Amino acid sequence: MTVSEDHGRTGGGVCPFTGATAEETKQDVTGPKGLPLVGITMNLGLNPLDFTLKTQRDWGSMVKINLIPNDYIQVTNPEAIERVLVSNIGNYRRGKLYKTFHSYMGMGLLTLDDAEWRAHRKVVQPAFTPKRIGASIAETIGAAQDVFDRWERRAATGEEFDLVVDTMDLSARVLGKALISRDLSSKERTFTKAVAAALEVIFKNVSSVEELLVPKWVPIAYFRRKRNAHKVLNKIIDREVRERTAKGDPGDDAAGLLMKSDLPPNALPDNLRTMFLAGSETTGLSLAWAIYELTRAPSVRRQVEEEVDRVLQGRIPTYEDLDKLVITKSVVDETLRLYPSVWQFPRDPVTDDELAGHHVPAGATVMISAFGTHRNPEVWENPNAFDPTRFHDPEEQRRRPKFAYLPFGGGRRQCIGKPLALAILVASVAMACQRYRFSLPLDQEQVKPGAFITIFPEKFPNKGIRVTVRRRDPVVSGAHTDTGADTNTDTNTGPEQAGHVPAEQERPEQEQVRA
Ligand code: HEM
Repeated sequence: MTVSEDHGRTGGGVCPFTGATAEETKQDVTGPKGLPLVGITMNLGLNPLDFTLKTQRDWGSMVKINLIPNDYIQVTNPEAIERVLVSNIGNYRRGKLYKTFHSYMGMGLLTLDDAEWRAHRKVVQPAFTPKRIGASIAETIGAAQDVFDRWERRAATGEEFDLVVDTMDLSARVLGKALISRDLSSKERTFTKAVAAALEVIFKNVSSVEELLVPKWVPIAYFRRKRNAHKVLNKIIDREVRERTAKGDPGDDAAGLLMKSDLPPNALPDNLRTMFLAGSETTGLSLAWAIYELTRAPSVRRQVEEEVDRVLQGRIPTYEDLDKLVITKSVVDETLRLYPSVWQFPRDPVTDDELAGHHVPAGATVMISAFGTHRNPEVWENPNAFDPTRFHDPEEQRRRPKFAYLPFGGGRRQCIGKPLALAILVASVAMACQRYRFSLPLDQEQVKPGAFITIFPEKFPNKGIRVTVRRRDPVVSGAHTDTGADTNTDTNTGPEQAGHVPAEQERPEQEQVRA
């Protein structure tokens, strides 16, 4: 079934074929039947992303998913998404599934509704204006220097490493700088591990053997990770409050704005935990996917290198530079299309509604799938191919349905961190391409995405995206200063030299099919 077929009934009035009114033609949402008791839980357990695409292909853009313990309606129809997020937003609540976020995020921006949400957003919003992000972007991105230094050393040894571990570290560092003016990373990666454990717990709260069947006092590793994640995040926040109170200056970053506000006392810890959890893994994974795609698309990578060299002339990007890095930005946009970190998010309707010609009952869970929508073949030509040119022509973008692309959600509940995340991603991809070239080992040409709350490499954390890195020197003012082993011709197959790995043999460009 196609999108046009399954929402051809939304027009209202009388059906020309049957004479039935729009009300009468409204149909219930249907979907695959699963086993008794377990529904389709088993299928979904295989790979939720494959499952999304399969059900979209077989059942259309509105699909009933019989999942234990919560059924939901998978929505990948841009018109229906517009109705949920904008034109009928008053009828939709964060709902049952967002309740599972309460244990870690408390009552903050992501979990609240209505007037309470509005009050929190008003306080925090000034920390995310383009002006504010712009003023501190050099300092923010400067926090990533340790990771770039690490790549420098890795380029010298030619060792293989997990890109995801490094990009997560990078995002923890820059996010700490942006939100509380601190470097949150450490040698043991305590913060990134705590974020990953907290997200695991949030996910497992929905349905997991550990949460449902194992008493809390049983000493299993999962419960230890859960307790530890709480401790680490709370310790960071307590220290902030203590030190700022002692100084008598809360500051004007997100933490400072919350401290100065007259919101209830839990608003500060709840919102800081929310922002760390919502911002850190999402941004780190997106950066890893962007670099991964560039290793597989050498001609795009060359365009990015050329743009970065021309615009930056060897410098660290300023906020003004980011607007000029249009190709780099299109790489980020296209990465977020293929791998929208927050790949689906739920809403519960308060009263019955009609979405794309389908009846949606009060109390159901509507699951907006950004992943499915971004790969909906009715909207996107060749949807599984990495092709940043989709984002080159503003006219083409305007022609697309507004909610065909929503990596940051939409409407008034759009991600508050969007400008920050985009600035970090464009700047980081630019800096990575300015100085380094990454290669995938031959035995790992394709990395399959998997999903939990976010989209990560299927075998992560055991196996993320293994890469090697080589140093490249930017071409400044037309003077090409690349080191010997790192020419731009992509044909260097010479022997390994001290300090460099051989230049990669580029594969012919071909359509890359993913997921
Ligand atoms: C690539 C990175 C990111 C992606 C893909 C992403 C995605 C999203 C999406 C899809 C939503 C909407 C969820 C919904 O409507 O149910 C959202 C909300 C949110 N995000 Fe992000 N996000 C990213 C980075 C960040 C960062 C860096 C922060 C840090 C401040 C952040 C903080 C939040 C918060 C607080 C909300 C709730 C906003 C509200 O309802 O007022 N996100 N994000």
